[in-house]
Amino acid sequence: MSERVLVINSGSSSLKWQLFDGAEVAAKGTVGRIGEPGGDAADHAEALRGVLSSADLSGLAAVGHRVVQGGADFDGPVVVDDKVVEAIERLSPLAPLHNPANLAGIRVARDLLPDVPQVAVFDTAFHRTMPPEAATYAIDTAVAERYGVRRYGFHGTSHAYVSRETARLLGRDPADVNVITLHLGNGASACAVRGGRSVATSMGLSPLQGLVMGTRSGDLDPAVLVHLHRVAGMSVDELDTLLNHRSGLRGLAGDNDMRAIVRGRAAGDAAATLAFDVYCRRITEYVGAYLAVLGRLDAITFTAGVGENTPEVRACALANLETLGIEVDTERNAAGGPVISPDGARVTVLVVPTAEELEIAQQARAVLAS
Ligand SMILES: Nc1ncnc2c1ncn2[C@@H]1O[C@H](COP(=O)(O)OP(=O)(O)O)[C@@H](O)[C@H]1O
Ligand SMILES: CC(=O)OP(=O)(O)O
Ligand SMILES: [Mg+2]
Repeated sequence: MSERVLVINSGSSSLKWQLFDGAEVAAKGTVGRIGEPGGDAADHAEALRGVLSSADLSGLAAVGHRVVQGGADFDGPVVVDDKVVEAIERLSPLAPLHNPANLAGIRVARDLLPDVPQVAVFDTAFHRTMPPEAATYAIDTAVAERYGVRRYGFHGTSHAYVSRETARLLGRDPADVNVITLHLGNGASACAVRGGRSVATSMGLSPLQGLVMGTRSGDLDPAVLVHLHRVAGMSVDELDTLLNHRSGLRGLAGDNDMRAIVRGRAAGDAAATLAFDVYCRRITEYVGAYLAVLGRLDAITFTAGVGENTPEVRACALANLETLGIEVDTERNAAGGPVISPDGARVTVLVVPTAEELEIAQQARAVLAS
């Protein structure tokens, strides 16, 4: 079989793609601001047509698609057929920001590359190993079951890849390693991985729960919604927009990019400083919780845009945890890793670049070979 796989991460406003030859990236690109005036493409079809004309896609073994919400239906990658398309569509209400865009990419790729197998790789699949006590919300069981209300967790391909890389860098078998992975990108999530399996993660029913993100609130008291509805008269759509788009770093300091927050904090801006502190504090709380869940912790690994590039966040999130065996070495942290803890520390702290697209390519190949 050919080793060439095209990976598509189709988002609401962008289409990111990478063409793999084995583990090598032969070509890649981003079609941005889809559908916006002056954007790179009018819609996903035009975006993908552009990709097809800019890269040599002959002899493709597969197209691998990132799909964010796989619900309870999918615990691994699947070859896309009409039934799979239907299932992803059915799951859209559980990930309204992501699944419809993922599906648009799948539809267009099936149209334009009808002879190439399409494989869906789900963000949620890695977390299907979570035990019931981690996945269950303490609400009326009948309501939860009827409406699929439970924790699913996301960023699974990243947590899977990064936890495996962590074991490799430690020179140990993944089956023997306990690690907390911190995926800090636009969306952000923490995951407790025991022996290669997700046992807890901070995102929930949707990618809104858990850590503070670029534009999303992460955890808050659910009564906030009821309060704002009753007292401020906010509608469901207004609340959705508030928590998904006008919260997180942007809500606190007016900018969703961590680089701007770090600059503002260095210049003494009070809002940027508070946003930074709230962001880091939330990470600290999850690290403590997942240390307790895992019992024995070998490593903490930072990844994604913020995790890979922001030493200030790594230092702040793990400050004052020496009694737990967690320390960050200032020089190593500034140098960017991979290891940023001092020699001899009980817990190894690492920075590992994520490779969601490579992981998707490998999973696509694996499902076709099985
Ligand atoms: N060099 C950098 N320094 C600090 N933050 C960065 C840097 N590069 C990217 N980021 C942050 O990472 C975020 C994007 O992360 P990324 O993992 O690329 O997100 P996604 O894949 O979800 O779009 C940006 O919003 C920005 O805040
Ligand atoms: C699930 C999720 O939050 O994805 P992203 O970080 O790509 O927005
Ligand atoms: Mg991301």
